Amino acid sequence: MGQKKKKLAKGRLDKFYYLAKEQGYRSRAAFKLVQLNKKYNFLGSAKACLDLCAAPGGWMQVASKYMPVQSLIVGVDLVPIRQVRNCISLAEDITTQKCRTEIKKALKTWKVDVCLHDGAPNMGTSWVQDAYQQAELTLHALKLATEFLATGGWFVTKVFRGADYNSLIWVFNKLFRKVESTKPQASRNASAEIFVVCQGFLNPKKIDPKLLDPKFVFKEVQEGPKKVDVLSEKKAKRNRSGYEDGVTMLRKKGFISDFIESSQHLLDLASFTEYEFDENAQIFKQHPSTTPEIIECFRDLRVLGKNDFSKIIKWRKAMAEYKEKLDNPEEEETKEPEPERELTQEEKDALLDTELEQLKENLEKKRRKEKKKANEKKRLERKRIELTMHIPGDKIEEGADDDLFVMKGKQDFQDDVVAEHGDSDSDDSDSDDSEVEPDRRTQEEAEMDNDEFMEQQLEDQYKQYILRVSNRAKEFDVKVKKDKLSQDAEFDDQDDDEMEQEEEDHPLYVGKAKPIEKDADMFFDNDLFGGVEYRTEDDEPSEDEQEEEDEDSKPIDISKLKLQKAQPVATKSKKQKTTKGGSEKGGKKHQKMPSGEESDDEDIVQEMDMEEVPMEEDVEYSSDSDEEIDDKIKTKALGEFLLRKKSRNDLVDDSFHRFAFNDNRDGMPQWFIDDENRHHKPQTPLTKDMVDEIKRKIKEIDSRPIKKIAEAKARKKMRLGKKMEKVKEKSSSIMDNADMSNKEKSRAIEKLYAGTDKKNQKPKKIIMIAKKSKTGGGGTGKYKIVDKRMKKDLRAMKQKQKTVGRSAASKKANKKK
Ligand SMILES: C[S@@+](CC[C@H](N)C(=O)[O-])C[C@H]1O[C@@H](n2cnc3c(N)ncnc32)[C@H](O)[C@@H]1O
Repeated sequence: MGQKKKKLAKGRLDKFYYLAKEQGYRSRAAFKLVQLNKKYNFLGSAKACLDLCAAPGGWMQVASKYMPVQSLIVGVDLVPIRQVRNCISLAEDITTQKCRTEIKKALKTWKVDVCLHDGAPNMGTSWVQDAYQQAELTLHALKLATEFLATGGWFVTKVFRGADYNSLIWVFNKLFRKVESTKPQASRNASAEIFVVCQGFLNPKKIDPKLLDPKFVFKEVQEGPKKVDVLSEKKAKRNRSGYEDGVTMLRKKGFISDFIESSQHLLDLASFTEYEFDENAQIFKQHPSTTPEIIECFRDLRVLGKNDFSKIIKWRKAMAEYKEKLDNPEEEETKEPEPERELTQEEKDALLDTELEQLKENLEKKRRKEKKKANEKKRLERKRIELTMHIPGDKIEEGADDDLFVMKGKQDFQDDVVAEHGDSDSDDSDSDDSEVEPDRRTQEEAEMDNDEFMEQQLEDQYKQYILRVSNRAKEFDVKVKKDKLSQDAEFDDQDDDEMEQEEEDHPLYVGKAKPIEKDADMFFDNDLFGGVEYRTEDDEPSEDEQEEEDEDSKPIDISKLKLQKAQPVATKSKKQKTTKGGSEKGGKKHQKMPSGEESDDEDIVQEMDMEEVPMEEDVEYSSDSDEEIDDKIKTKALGEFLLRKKSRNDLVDDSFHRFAFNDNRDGMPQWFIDDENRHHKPQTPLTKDMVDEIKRKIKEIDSRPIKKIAEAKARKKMRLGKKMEKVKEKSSSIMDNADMSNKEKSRAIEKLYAGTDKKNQKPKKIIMIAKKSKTGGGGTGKYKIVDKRMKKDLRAMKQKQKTVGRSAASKKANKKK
């Protein structure tokens, strides 16, 4: 027994339980509010919230997370609530007056925008009792809500789908503009709870107290029509829950005995709201098939689901038979089985006809079913190609996939299997069993379900497909590596040959156009390739060439050629290569230029008709690969999403969906699992514009100079500015000088400006210190050579000048004192 209980409790630990643990929510119920808020978004703009029956505080945590910062949240519960950040908690019974005063104290003069209620009274007495208590508690919560809600506010409450459900909805409709019932995913299907979201509190000046009185609402509603005008201001609204037009009565009761005897019991089920076990129906009540669930179902037909109705209908059928039995007990007993009589020929024919008809009908049905299935498969195939596995330009693949979903004849399939295994059994079958074997096969065939057959074929073909794709990826990798090594992606004939060979070896190879010599000739005729030789397989290299190739078997490539153009690197041989077929063609000249030799460069340069340029150092810049740049962009974009609260929340929310933990794919075919893995992920909300914008920004940042350089430039500019100001001042004083002639003035000003222009300044002499005493430097050269002694003397002199200046200044200061 204890074990059973444990198992039950474990069963309750679903994904929301673990999610709540992971995200630090105090209860799994928190996700109910998260999902309700996601649907209606009542927390986003609320400034104050009252959470009734809030312990342990899961909803309060959600409210504090989703409401704007510094909003007021008050939580009330019978049991004390552990402090939630930025929330006030009260330990009160929401049905009491004291609770009202405490809430008033906490809210001060505020009115709340949202009132939440997730109360659950102590359950366990009986279903009816529990449901009633829940409804009563909800009404109490509503009473508090009407007191503290601001006009237009929201009331979100949990309600049980019981007998009083409709009454509650009726009351809500009186007080709110819009009332909707919903069941969030986090709420277990097995639970009878449902959440009612009431929006737009009408806030009438006076509310009839009866409207919020459980005794009145739940009792009166069942007993008869409401006569009171519950709202002093508003006219009573028409009930929205689907009752007959014009009927103010909320309940329509029928009797079970009538229901069982009725010939239109289905219509009755639709028109009545409940059935009572009247006196005549007591025999049915005692029947073993009449479970408490059935009795409960009859209490309120409006809240029943499809399953409940089917149960009721089955129960009615059983009861009708039971009644029949009770009414005619003798008939039942005395009834003897009729002796079987011989059928006449006509009767036999008729029987055969009907059987044939039946068979035909069955066949037709089967055919239609198969056609429908085939159509469905085709549709799936098309979708599959659109969505995933289709690789653009991969014609072979498409062709190969065509038969993936085409149903092979079963015989073909069987043949394949036999051919594949090719075991000795097949030989045996030719012997004595040869006549029995086909029968056995057809029997097996018949047994093989179409679906299974398809699944098996699909699985096999999918494996082949995956193999092909991975092979192609490997080939591609190999090619890229080769290209990188030889840096000869375009002109590496050898690689091309290899690729060709590989392609030809490949099982998917379907044939290729003949070598494109003509096109290649035309291409290499371009002057750009002056010196590059294009050679086909058939061209025999000359002896010299052979020698060179032995040394450096790598064919020359255009990128190297360009590099060598920029470097004064000599070739070993100056010989021009002969062109294809021995004849010399316009630009098809080839120069082998292995690096390392430095002779005869000029000649070569001349021969190659190239311009000599100064040697440049081969600097390698490590730049990000495309993938790294993509990653950078994605990371940056996601970072931007995370900066804003709404987009951040959306991003987080999007990662929780009903497929997030959908790991139970046992028994699913591999292609399905792969497909799921590929597509059941939230799409990153990155648009092309965003990516472009980020790329632009990154480029902008990259092109900016580094900080130090920018600072140095700014300093330089500033200094120059100051200098210019000084020069301007001086030049104006020169201009004002009456003693100078115009010519002198202009010369003086010219001199002044020349000082600011660094280019025109005389370069300063660079002082070099000679190791040994060496005088006689100076002069007009760039360098002034001094010896160590002179250097020391110079420094000492400078030092002395400084101290003299300082001592003179201090003497002056002392004098002043
Ligand atoms: C399902 S829990 C609420 C869970 C809560 N919404 C959360 O997310 O953590 C129901 C709560 O209703 C409280 N409750 C039941 N009757 C109450 C009453 N009359 N006054 C105040 N709280 C009550 C219970 O103490 C219980 O903590």
